[in-house]
This record gives sequence, C-alpha cells and structure tokens, in this order.
Amino acid sequence: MSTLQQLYRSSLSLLTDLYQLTMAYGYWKEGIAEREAVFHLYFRKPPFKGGYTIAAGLAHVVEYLQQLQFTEEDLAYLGSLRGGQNEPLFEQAFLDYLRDLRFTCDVDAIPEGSVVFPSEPLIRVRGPLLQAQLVETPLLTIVNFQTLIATKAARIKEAAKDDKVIEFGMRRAQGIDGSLAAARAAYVGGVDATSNLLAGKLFDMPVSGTHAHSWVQAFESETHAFEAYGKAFPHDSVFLVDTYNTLEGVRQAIEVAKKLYPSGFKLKGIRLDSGDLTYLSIEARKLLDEAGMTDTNIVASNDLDENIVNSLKQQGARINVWGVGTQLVTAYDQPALGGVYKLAAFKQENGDWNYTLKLSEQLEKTSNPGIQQVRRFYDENGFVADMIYNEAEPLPEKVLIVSPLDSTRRKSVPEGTPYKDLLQPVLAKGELVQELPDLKAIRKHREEEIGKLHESIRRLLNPHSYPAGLEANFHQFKTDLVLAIREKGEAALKAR
Ligand SMILES: Nc1ncnc2c1ncn2[C@@H]1O[C@H](COP(=O)(O)OP(=O)(O)OP(=O)(O)O)[C@@H](O)[C@H]1O
Ligand SMILES: O=P(O)(O)OC[C@H]1O[C@H](OP(=O)(O)OP(=O)(O)O)[C@H](O)[C@@H]1O
Ligand SMILES: O=C(O)c1cccnc1
Repeated sequence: MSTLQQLYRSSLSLLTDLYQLTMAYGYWKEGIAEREAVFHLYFRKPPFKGGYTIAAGLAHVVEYLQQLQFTEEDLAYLGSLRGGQNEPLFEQAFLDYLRDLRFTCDVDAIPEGSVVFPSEPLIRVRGPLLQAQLVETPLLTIVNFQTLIATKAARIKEAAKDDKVIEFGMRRAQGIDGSLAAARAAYVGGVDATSNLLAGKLFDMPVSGTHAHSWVQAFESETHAFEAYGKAFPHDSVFLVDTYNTLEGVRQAIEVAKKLYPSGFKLKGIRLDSGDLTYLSIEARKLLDEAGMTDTNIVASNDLDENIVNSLKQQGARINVWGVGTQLVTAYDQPALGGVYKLAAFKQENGDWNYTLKLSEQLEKTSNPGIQQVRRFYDENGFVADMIYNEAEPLPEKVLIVSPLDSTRRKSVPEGTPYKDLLQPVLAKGELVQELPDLKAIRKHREEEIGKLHESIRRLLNPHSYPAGLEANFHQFKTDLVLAIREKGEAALKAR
C-alpha cells in the first residue's frame, strides 16, 4: 500500500474538484475524452521573495496517479449527485466508463529537491484529455504545498548553516495532512529531523525531540524533573531550562548532570524557549563550558524563522540546534505557492498539434503554449541559465534566452556550454519508468543543487534573479499567438 493510502486507507480518486468531473463528463459526451493533450504544472513567482524554489511532492503525485481508480463507493457517490432539477448529474454510461478508467498518461517531471524557477514546468502530463484534466487539482494540492514548505525549510537551513534544524510544527500545522506533508517537505528542504512520529514512520525520516514545560511542572522541583528524565534517558536528555528562570535552570541542569554522571549519564543538550536567545545562549554556553560540558548542545525554539535564526547567528548566539515549528509548517509569511496547471497543446482531429495558451491582461499570467522542456546550462562554477523551449520544434544553433516578463532582457549562451534537460520521464503510459529516489537521495540532490547557485541568488534578502526564460523562437511563437488571439477577439467584437 502506498504511504498516502496507508494514511487514508481509502480511494483518493475523488480528491479533486467537482468541476474536473463535470468537464470529464463533457469531454466524454463530446467524444474528445481520449484526444491527446499536454498540461504543465508551474508557478509564477518564487515564494518568500526568495531567489530560488525547491521542487517537492513528486513521489506523492506518482502514488496518487498510480492509485487512481474509482471504487464502487466512489461511483455510488457520483451517481447520487443531482443537478438543478434533481436529475442525476452524471449518466450511468459515464460512471461505467469511469469504473474502467486507469491513469495512462506520460508524466515527465523535474526531480524532487531540484532548484526551479518561475514558468518552468515542474510536471508535464501528456495523454488522454480527460485523464490529464482530472488530475489537475490533486497535483496542485500536493506540489504547491510541499514545494512551498521545502523552500521555506531550505531558507531556514541556509540561515542555520551547519547547525541542526528540527521541525517542531505539528501542533500549529494546517490539520493532520498539513502536518505530515510539511514534515516530509521540510526534510526534503534540508531540516534534519521532525518531532512528528507518524511522519517518521510513514516517510522513514529521523525523529527527535526534548520535553515540554509540563514535565517540569509535574514535579515538585526542576531538579527532580531533570533527574527523573535523566534517569529515563541517560544518553538522550535535552532539558528544557526556561520554565522558571532560564539561567537558574541551566545551573540545575548542570548539577543534575554531575550527580548522574557516575551512572553513565551524559547531558545531550539544554533547550531555551523564551527570552533573549542570544544573551541566554552565550551565558548558558559559559556555564556549560565551565562545568566541562563543552559538547552539550544548546537547542533554541520560540517562533523562529530564517530571519530570526540569521539575526541570532549574527549577534553571536551560541545555539547549535534550532527547533522550528509554526513559521515553517504554515509558511507563515506566504501561506500558499501560486502554482497552476495549464493546457498547452491539444491534438486536432487531423493529428496536428494545436498549441494553446490562456491569455491574461498581466503578461506573467499568460501561459506558455507548446510541449515544453527546460534546458539548464552550467559551467564549472554552477548553474548559468535556464531555457524553456518547445520540444516539438527544432532548436536554433545559437541559444538566446528571453525573459518572460521583459522581452528586452536577453541572455545568449555560448556554443558548447554544457546543459541538461530537467524534465525526466517518470511514468510512461501510466507505468513507472524507474524507481523514484528515496528521501535521502532527494536531500543529497537538493544540497548539490543549492550548492550550484551563485551566493547572490541564495541570499535571503533581495536576492539577484537567476536568468530563466524562453528560447527566442519559442518566445516569438508565443508573442505571435497572443497577437493572433487578440486580433481574433477584436474582430469578433467588431462583428457584433
Ligand atoms: N536576540 C534576539 N534577537 C532577535 N529576536 C529574538 C532574540 N531573542 C529572541 N528573539 C525572538 O523574539 C520573538 C519574541 O520573543 P518574546 O520575547 O515575545 O518571547 P518570550 O516572551 O520571551 O517567550 P514566550 O512568549 O514564549 O514566553 C521570538 O520570535 C524569539 O524567537
Ligand atoms: O514556536 P514554534 O516555532 O512553533 O516551535 C514549537 C513551539 O511549540 C512548543 O511551544 P508550546 O506549544 O508550549 O507553546 P508556546 O511556547 O508558544 O507557549 C515549543 O516549546 C516551541 O516553543
Ligand atoms: O521535542 C520538542 O522539544 C518539541 C516538540 C514539539 C514542539 N515543541 C517542542
């Protein structure tokens, strides 16, 4: 059973918007359900005003697509839906069609943990129109959230540098699934462990934690509380020292550690959860070092995010483990990634491709037509530029990349510059092409990818923007298509 099914123990096929099913019904009635279509999933702006985004969620997308199969219960529910005049919304023959439906599209995707940029398709779905349309919403719900949280985690890790970061957010997460998906995505993005046990079990990721204030409150004194915890966990105790008075708590922790030392006890760490974390960590470090406990960790928590972690480090805080909850799992400063899923190519009856786009008043919201691929150029120092192009059309010898937002901004890439195409086959006619990487491999990939970005793009505040754009001919094709559609629109208006 897939991890998603383990969690929900039921079919997830109805995890989509009603309008996906009404469109599916319409396509089926029109006889175009099986016509080949290409959709791309992409976002328009990096979250958190950052310079890069970390792709995440693909493994769950694949699990979702592979389990797609309407059960008798699902079909009975759909059959029970009624229209405006109390007639069944869907006719029985359509429900019979759904009963036999399996996901048979080709899916190409940028691997999880990759750095990605606006307009680049993270996922390309090519296959029967009805199927490719139906999965829009679940793909977006999975990828938007996990990509958002993986990116937030990468930023926190960027600030924490070589220190450990533990995700503590379940209690403040957006519900049960929010907490689990966030724990996984945060791990993809670079945190080292989670306090969320179910995430640890489902996703095979490390779990870690300390104890709460209630533990201290449940004993007649802080000393008794620390002693009892220390006896239970002689090698895994991190004492929370701020229940009453932080520095007094540190002294108590040291006393208890010394007392338990002959029994083989070693204090793994202390945790600070309030007050001036710079001052308190510096003073705590002094006390611990004076007691010879130089490798006892100092963990800090309390509404931390990448900016506070960064500031505390700049202030000289002596914290070496960061517990981050609310701000991470809710992506507090930007609670959603605006990823979209757009139709870009549709086969006509004569077998030719019809490249389509969604027009918008705002240039950045006009989608890209064609069967897209992303080519990333690199040199010995790292990534140089990304180019979105139409795979179905020949590429010119000389590579010119045009900014999607300002066509006067262009970058030429010298001939012979090495490159790789980022979208890789994941499903062929619905079948897994090869095993997906596990979380450890995804994390390693993310680390390598971020390492190839210039510092100016990695920085948290006002980063430089990475050159990512459209191949010049592709850009011209899109512009011509936009002009043609606008002209058609005007002609229609005049004809009225
Ligand atoms: N030296 C510091 N520089 C910048 N921010 C800090 C510093 N020390 C703590 N903070 C942050 O300041 C924010 C506010 O902390 P605040 O003082 O309100 O908490 P507290 O009252 O000490 O703790 P609590 O409300 O949990 O008892 C928190 O996000 C915390 O991480
Ligand atoms: O602050 P976060 O980044 O979300 O990290 C998790 C917080 O959860 C716990 O607090 P608790 O639930 O006891 O609440 P409080 O400390 O906010 O009072 C813990 O002591 C952290 O402060
Ligand atoms: O283990 C901890 O210290 C912890 C877990 C969840 C939330 N806050 C702290």
